Amino acid sequence: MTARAAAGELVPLVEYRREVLESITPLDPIDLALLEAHGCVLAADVTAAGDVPPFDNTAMDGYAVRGSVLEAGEEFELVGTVAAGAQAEEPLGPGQAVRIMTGAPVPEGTDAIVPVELARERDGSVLLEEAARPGAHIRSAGESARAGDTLLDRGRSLGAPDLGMLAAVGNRSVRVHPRPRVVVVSTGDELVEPGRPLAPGQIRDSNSYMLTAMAREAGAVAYRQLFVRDDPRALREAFEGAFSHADVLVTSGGVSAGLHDHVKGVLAQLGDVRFRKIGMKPGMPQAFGFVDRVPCFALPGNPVSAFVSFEVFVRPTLLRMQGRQDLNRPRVTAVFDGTHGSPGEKVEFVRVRLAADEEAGWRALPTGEQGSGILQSAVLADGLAEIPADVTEVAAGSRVTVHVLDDDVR
Ligand SMILES: Nc1nc2c(c(=O)[nH]1)N[C@H]1C(S)=C(S)[C@@H](COP(=O)(O)OP(=O)(O)OC[C@H]3O[C@@H](n4cnc5c(N)ncnc54)[C@H](O)[C@@H]3O)O[C@H]1N2
Ligand code: MOO
Repeated sequence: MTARAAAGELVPLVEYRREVLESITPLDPIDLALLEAHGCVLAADVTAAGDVPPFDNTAMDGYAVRGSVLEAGEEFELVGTVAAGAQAEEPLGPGQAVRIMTGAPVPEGTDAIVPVELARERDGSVLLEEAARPGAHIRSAGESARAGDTLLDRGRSLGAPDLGMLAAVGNRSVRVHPRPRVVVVSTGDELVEPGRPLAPGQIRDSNSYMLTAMAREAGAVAYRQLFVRDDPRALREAFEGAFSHADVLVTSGGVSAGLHDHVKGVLAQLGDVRFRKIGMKPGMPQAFGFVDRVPCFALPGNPVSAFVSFEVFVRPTLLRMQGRQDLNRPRVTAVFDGTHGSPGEKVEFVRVRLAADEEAGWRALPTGEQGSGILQSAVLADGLAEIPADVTEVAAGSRVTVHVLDDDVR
């Protein structure tokens, strides 16, 4: 066996990603209170139980008038006042009017609402200062939605107006796919908490902050667990603890070939988790699988490797668990503004900054050195240029596909 074969051939990125995503299903739907459901995906169509608005009402503060002639100078007998929230008044008789406030029920028999600015009160009556159009400013029952109408389709992500509509038709809760609970655990003997002094050989645990934030950006409820030492027993305890409240486990570190890289071994003992080398850079060593029904991602420890791995595998997983169909970032084609040597055999993700360009559409500027420990180049990036596995030289001016990370870049 060659050393290469012993090390394991690289699994093509698309194959691995497909395998991961095909194993993921949306979380079972639950009923959530309206504000809890904000941003969640609807698991069932929503129909209106009643009309919205439920009764004819006025769109203006003014007068409800009844009369066959609605010309300027016409005079009506003023017989009362209807406020919003009041019961509908007695029906109006011919030649009668009531004061009426926006949103108040329109009395039966009303021919038009005359805004207060276009009428004048005098000695118990109201005079029109301008002609009124029959039906003016009356909002009819059901004009926004009729009982039985489908208001919101299954699969839709609930935005603010959707929640308003749900409330308007009387729903206190709504059936949605919940947000996955993600537990993020960094591993490594070298890690310390930010704010603590560094002893020789130590670094700060930055991955868990980044990954927890990324999970939240992907719509998950994410918890950062304190990092764990490279010790099989400590790792096992930490992971078992996480499974009590996780729909997904994400770890970083401990998946390569070092003597202390125990994460993959411990996860493989707990469940069906496999370690693979993927044809991608950064992010070659990966472990993925299930412990019970919980998907587990053991990402490589290098900060940019963890960042890119999350983008490519974990983010779409979290979206699918939330019932989303579109799992991909928006993509643009851009002109590469620099030169870059790529390893071949692996799809490479180059951190770039996108700039709008009248001629080229988009230009993609690499954000600096692309080492997998150089997180600052991810800080400066708003896109990842995907360099195919068979490309070894990206020449200035060549066209590249960029995954857009920043919602503001469109
Ligand atoms: N002989 C080999 N060595 C390595 C290989 C290989 O195939 N053969 N793969 C390399 C690649 S590629 C990567 S990526 C890394 C992955 O390493 P691990 O997942 O085992 O991670 P560690 O060794 O624990 O750490 C790598 C690197 O990242 C730093 N790190 C770890 N955790 C954190 C954290 N929470 N916050 C910030 N930085 C972190 C750690 O200090 C190391 O510098 O393996 C290569 N080696
Ligand atoms: O794959 Mo490692 O992620 O290149 O640094």
